[in-house]
Amino acid sequence: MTVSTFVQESRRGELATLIIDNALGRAEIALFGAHVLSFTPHHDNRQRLWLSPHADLSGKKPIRGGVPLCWPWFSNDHGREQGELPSHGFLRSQIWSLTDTEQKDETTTVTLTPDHTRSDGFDYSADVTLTVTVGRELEVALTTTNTGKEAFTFNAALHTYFNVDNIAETRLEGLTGKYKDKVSNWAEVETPSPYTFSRETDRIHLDKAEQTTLCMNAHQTLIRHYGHDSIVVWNPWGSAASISDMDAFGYKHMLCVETAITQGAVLQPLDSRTLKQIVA
Ligand SMILES: O=P(O)(O)OC[C@H]1O[C@H](O)[C@H](O)[C@@H](O)[C@@H]1O
Repeated sequence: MTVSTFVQESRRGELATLIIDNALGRAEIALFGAHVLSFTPHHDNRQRLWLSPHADLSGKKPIRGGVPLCWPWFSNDHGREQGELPSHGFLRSQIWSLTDTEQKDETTTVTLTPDHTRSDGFDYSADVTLTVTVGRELEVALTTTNTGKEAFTFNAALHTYFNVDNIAETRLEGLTGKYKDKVSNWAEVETPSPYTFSRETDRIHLDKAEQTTLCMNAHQTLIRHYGHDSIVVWNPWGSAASISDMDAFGYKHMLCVETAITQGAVLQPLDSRTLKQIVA
């Protein structure tokens, strides 16, 4: 069904999706998780996002690939026992509603809102909206507003899976300083230069870089970050084999570069915070 000239309702697996296709680019968003599944600007027709060929598209578990939304905690930092609450929070596993579409110059923006923002592990009043703007670039912005009477603390991430031609020949530019290394018991380690990949990588960079670049042999993908306190870099490498919705070789073609709040953002009543990532 047509929502507007540039926005169509569609389906992928068992999921309802929106396809946005305008003069500058094309993207598909699943309403399950307000999850951006793909983005291809028309000027080079190159898919920027990686979606696992084994992603579960039944709406029963979070989608592996694209842009998962983590909120109101990151990973398992919810303060309870690991596994007691869903990894990365509860926005990525609920059905969102399309509340607005806007056409401006040649770009299209859709606004989505989740069904609920209060759940086990987060007992506060908050409004959350996601806007996705499709043009020559993809802009994804997650805004949290405290609508209650007390302050709360939250974490969040735009957990984007980028397509890379070959991870072993990919370089990440733009990060400096130390990172916290999850695969070395959270040791603080100096960011390598050049930043290349040859093993499992799971790092929280506290560098608030505003721009990072994925450099591949034939292309570059530019990633701009806003409203974050850290950037997470993840590639499971050999452990991809034990992830049910990836295969043993899936790690070769993806890298997560995540615009994140991992240090706990405090939001006072009526205040808002927007976490935004722009992909070019
Ligand atoms: O499997 P998921 O819950 O989607 O998490 C996938 C990955 O997300 C982040 O990048 C974390 O830093 C990783 O430790 C985690 O494995």
